[in-house]
Amino acid sequence: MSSQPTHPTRTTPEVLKPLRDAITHKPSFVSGTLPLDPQSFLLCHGGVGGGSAWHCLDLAYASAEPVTAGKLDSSSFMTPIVPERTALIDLVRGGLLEGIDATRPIKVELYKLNVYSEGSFFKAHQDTPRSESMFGSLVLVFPTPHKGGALVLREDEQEWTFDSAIALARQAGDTPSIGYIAFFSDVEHEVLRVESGHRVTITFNLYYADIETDSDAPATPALEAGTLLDDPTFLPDGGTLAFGMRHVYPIKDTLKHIPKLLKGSDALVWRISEQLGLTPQVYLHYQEKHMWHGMQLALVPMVPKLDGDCYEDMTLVERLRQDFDAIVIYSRSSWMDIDERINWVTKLRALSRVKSPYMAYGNEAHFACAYGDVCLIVRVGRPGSRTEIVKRQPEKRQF
Ligand SMILES: O=C(O)CCC(=O)C(=O)O
Ligand SMILES: [Fe+2]
Repeated sequence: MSSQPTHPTRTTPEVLKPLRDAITHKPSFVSGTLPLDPQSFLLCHGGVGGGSAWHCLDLAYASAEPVTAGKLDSSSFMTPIVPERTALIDLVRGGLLEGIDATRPIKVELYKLNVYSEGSFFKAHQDTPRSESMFGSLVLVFPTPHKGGALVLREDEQEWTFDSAIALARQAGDTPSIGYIAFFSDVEHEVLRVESGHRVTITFNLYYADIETDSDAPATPALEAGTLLDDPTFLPDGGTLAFGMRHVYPIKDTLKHIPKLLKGSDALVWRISEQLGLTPQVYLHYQEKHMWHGMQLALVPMVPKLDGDCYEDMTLVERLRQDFDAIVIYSRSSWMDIDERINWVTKLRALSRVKSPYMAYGNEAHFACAYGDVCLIVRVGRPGSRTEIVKRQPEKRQF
């Protein structure tokens, strides 16, 4: 089985474009510079983890000698900056969170201090969420003079660079400014080598302080999705929309926890669907490239427990359909009917994968592994009754 999902299922790209555009218009980060009260730049380090005495530095001014290069956790340094009491919190909300997420309460937790001297860098990584409700990180860069040390972000073949040294140098004036960048936890990021000077950053973890998805406040893209559903030429016979996830979610024994953890545009898809009276559902997408039966694709509404079970003369997809309510969405085998046709709105990605080892029989028995990729499915009825799901007969294959 290949690890890269592909979708030889029916797609209607032009028709779905407004919907796709409406849900993926925000980048996964927000950055800039912000003038702060000059007292905000006082940074004290020491305490339990950094020696007993506290030393304070004023990082607003070029003359300040920075702390020794390295990293300190939040018990070993102090900062007067409380993002919730500055414009930073609104910048994070406005720039990163979409729709109703932008009004959810956010908890900001001081996490660590990083000091980079000449030659220091931070290799590419993703921040490990400290809990299920953590959705991102906020990094503040002090205006200590330095060159290099740009933060590079990568997501889904796209790359962005935030060179805070350049941005802050431009701001240098009477009121000292801080550089800020906030991004979702699953965005890969890297700090390039610092060429000269010292780059000092503090990192905060960002959490949703509620974990409820229920709310009836409107989300703007809902209007666009609503307009599309009003259009009688859009899916005139009803149909099924599929959305690949944009963010990573923890994998457990069931899929029940996923709706309440949805982030960014994934959360938006869920909410818009609910606002329009549709019923979004979490599914796992399975792809099997069978030696004799060719490619088969299926959607499974649960985490299948395949462990230890052996089966003969049955493909994985057949087994999933028999025991785990799988819906076959593509098959090249003449004997296997297709249960449902899928229209992919956003690309399926192998970000959140359920792995199930199982015993397969070919010429001889061997262990194989089934990979289920999390996606969202929204079924849409015919124009005029979009919330009434059209029951379909399985399609017989004609060869
Ligand atoms: O210092 C920075 O700019 C980023 C730090 C970072 O990525 C981290 O601490 O995880
Ligand atoms: Fe990081």
